[in-house]
Amino acid sequence: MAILIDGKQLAQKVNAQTQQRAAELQDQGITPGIAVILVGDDPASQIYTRNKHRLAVQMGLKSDLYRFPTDVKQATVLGTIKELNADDDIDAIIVQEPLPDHLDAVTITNAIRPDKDVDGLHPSNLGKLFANQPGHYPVACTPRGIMRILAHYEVPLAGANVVIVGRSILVGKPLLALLNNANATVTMAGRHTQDLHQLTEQADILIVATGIAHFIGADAVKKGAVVIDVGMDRLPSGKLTGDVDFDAVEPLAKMITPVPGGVGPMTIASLMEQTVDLAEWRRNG
Ligand SMILES: NC(=O)C1=CN([C@@H]2O[C@H](COP(=O)(O)OP(=O)(O)OC[C@H]3O[C@@H](n4cnc5c(N)ncnc54)[C@H](OP(=O)(O)O)[C@@H]3O)[C@@H](O)[C@H]2O)C=CC1
Ligand SMILES: Nc1nc(=O)c2c([nH]1)NC[C@@H]1CN(c3ccc(C(=O)N[C@@H](CCC(=O)O)C(=O)O)cc3)C=[N+]21
Repeated sequence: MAILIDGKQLAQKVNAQTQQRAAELQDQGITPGIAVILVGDDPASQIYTRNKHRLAVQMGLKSDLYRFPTDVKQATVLGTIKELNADDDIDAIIVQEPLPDHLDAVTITNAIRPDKDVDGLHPSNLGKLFANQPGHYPVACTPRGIMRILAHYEVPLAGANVVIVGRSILVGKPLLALLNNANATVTMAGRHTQDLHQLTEQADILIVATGIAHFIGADAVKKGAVVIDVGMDRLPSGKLTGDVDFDAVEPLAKMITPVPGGVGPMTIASLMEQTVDLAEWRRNG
């Protein structure tokens, strides 16, 4: 029987601290503000957008949604970012991924002011992270939430063999840097990886972010591994599930995150926390 990582409960703890900090800012006349740009109708983005708006409002943050159809023009998105960059009431800007193919994600990401880049995707923020620089800069919220989970559950990182399956700029790559900065030995796998199972079987900590429902079964996991499931997938029945076959893997694992209730709530908690961070940093340096 694995220890079930309760992301929901940990998120509530983080959210209570964030709410307290937001209230203190409000006493100074500052309401931290977040703006979300959502293009099209990616299902995982819709869950995320809905949940974070609900929580932001609950915490007394300003939360604005800019929703565009799939065929929106690049110039329209860039124009919105320009306005939000200049808007003093907005501390955090998110452009939901994935973007449709006709939009240039790199140009769009690079247009966000680095000090409002709450997803930590701007090259200046990513560069600082990879260089392990000290100081204040935003880091992608899902990786930040996962690091918080590992710290809370006292999972040793120095010298641990970590395998990350998935190498997106939003999840895999920043996680690689964070774990490497924490002295773990990190391997990142993708579609071109040869003999994936032979790699994942070695992992003390296995982190999966592929977007493929139940991609990881019991045969891919070492006994006693810590398993972190980032996936937000749908079964044909419509039920929300992860990239890990939970029922098969749970008996083997030392600890495991469920979907829902694992990484997802911690992503949102990290987003709220980092929005308040950005509001403080932008005013106080
Ligand atoms: N819980 C949360 O808070 C969050 C959940 N998500 C969810 O996590 C999942 C992944 O999202 P995201 O990181 O944006 O993913 P992307 O879709 O951007 O990337 C998927 C990654 O998986 C890899 N991959 C795909 N197929 C295979 C395969 N057969 N073998 C090995 N690797 C493979 C790809 O490899 P390659 O690079 O070689 O093509 C790619 O790096 C989605 O379900 C998303 O909804 C995302 C963000 C936050
Ligand atoms: N720029 C950008 N940044 C992201 O961080 C980002 C993104 N784009 N695009 C989409 C993915 C997906 N994602 C989720 C985060 C939390 C839940 C979440 O709250 N999950 C709950 C689901 C609960 C429910 O069913 O409502 C849970 O796992 O318990 C879901 C999905 C962030 N992403």
